[in-house]
Amino acid sequence: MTTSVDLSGAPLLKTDGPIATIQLDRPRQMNKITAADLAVLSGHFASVEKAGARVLILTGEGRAFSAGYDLGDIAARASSKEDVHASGFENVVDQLETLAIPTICRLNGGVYGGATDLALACDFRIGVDNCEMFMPAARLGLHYYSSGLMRFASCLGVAATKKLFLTGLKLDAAEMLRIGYLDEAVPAGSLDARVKELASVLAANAPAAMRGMKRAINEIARNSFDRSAADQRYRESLVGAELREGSAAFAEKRPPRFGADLDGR
Ligand SMILES: CC(C)(COP(=O)([O-])OP(=O)(O)OC[C@H]1O[C@@H](n2cnc3c(N)ncnc32)[C@H](O)[C@@H]1OP(=O)(O)O)[C@@H](O)C(=O)NCCC(=O)NCCSC(=O)C[C@@H](O)C[N+](C)(C)C
Repeated sequence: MTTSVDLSGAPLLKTDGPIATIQLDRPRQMNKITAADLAVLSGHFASVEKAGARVLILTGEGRAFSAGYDLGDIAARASSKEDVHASGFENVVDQLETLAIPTICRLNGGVYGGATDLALACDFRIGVDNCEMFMPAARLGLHYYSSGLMRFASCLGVAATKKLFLTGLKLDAAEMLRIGYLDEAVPAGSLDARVKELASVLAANAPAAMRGMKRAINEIARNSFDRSAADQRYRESLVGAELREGSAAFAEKRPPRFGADLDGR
């Protein structure tokens, strides 16, 4: 039996040299994320890594970044007592968090519910200065999943996480900056330039060094730090091709060329 899945409005993947961009594409429904979108997102994340992109930008089309997971699907599954866990949301967000390349969330507008988690799984968040966020779990009667709660508490601290999850209240861009959710809030007209500037910095840096340090930092945040593996990567980097290129570039007063993954760590 074949089942057809409606993929209209599914997330789009574009690449521009070393920079890949995934765009949520349901602007009329505030880029709500459906179960089918999750499968597409997961495939995009895997193909971005495979294709050797150096940076991933995640963004949305229209006036919101995303209104989170499809509330219609949550309601339908709750009525039929089907576990919404089966949608795979958690796995896709964890997949994004552990992607081997640096990731930037370009917050073109508001970010709500599970989308606040998706954005937080990126390494950086740059938003328009009129963006806003809320996490309505307590209003909906949803006990948020543990991996997500851990991500918020480790990135933003316990106090800000309690405020977000227990009140469900809306935060404006100034407060999002204050709690460390946003790295930067910029006027809409500067968003693309600023995101591109950061993406270019990351694309020019040493991929293996970034990959290893990102992994270590994520593990530290999750209390699963494999210190001996990180120490091993450190020792390898001291005699590695990336450090040779980086230090040669410094001596020769030129930008380093890390074009290929020199070390493959
Ligand atoms: C974003 C928003 C503030 C914008 O308000 P607006 O007044 O500017 O626009 P709107 O008219 O409300 O939205 C436009 C359309 O977008 C739809 N829409 C907006 N958010 C949606 C959503 N999350 N699911 C389904 N449809 C959603 C609206 O129903 C509407 O559809 P219609 O034109 O057919 O009436 C408002 O739409 C809103 O509150 N949306 C819901 C946000 C929300 O509660 N998100 C949390 C969803 S639950 C969640 O994400 C948790 C999830 O991760 C859990 N799990 C791990 C188990 C998977």
